[in-house]
Amino acid sequence: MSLISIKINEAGYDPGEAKIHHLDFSIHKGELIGLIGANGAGKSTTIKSILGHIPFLEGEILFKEGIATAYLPERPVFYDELTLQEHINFIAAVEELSVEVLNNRVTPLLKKFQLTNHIHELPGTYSKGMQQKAMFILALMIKPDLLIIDEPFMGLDPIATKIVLEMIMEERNRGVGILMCTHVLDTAEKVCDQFVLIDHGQQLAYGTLEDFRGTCSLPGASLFDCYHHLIADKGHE
Ligand SMILES: Nc1ncnc2c1ncn2[C@@H]1O[C@H](COP(=O)(O)OP(=O)(O)OP(=O)(O)O)[C@@H](O)[C@H]1O
Repeated sequence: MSLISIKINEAGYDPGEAKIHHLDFSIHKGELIGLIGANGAGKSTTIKSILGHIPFLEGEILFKEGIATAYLPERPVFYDELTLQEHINFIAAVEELSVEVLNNRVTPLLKKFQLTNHIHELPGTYSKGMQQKAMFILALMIKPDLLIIDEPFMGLDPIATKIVLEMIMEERNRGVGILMCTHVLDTAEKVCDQFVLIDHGQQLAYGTLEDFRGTCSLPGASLFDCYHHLIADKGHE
């Protein structure tokens, strides 16, 4: 059984103005799905639809009962007045995590992301990469079953990109289902199990890179080449 099944017929911000017209895919345990598409194609709107942030939705988003879902937005969001420690304490209180569980989960994450010495600072004053890492810590604290990540590599240097990528792979290996929206196709090609290609709010393709190669009749082609082939086929490039 999938962790989440997504069937969207129409979704949008205003009635009668659908930005998403057809989407149908699911995410299983330990599966990393790459959500790819051009600027304005509808990736963030898809994520917002899944999270219930879109006012108009016709379709069905089915979550497996009892799963914990974490969302990492494209732009990190923090409370201006709270230090990282206070953010951690706040989430721990809301999620009713014991001090022991908290320490077991958070201490290694802080160490891994080299934020231990910055825990009493305001995350709003961190660099972009540090903010992204802090968001990961806050998201992973709850040990999610499903992780939804919008553009995780934006603004990260190669070292931070590697750390974030390793973190994503570790979570996947732990059995977490992950939906990752990204423009970084060479990275997506290396790590994602399947891809959903969105174009003008429609699901143009859903499958593995091998499926895409078959559809395009391009054996051995890169995700980048398949992407352009599939989009050009629709006359949208
Ligand atoms: N808050 C909003 N209100 C109305 N329309 C919106 C809103 N946010 C996005 N849109 C529109 O919805 C469509 C899809 O945008 P979306 O942000 O989902 O694209 P995207 O694939 O995430 O693009 P990018 O790669 O640039 O982030 C676009 O036509 C965009 O103008």
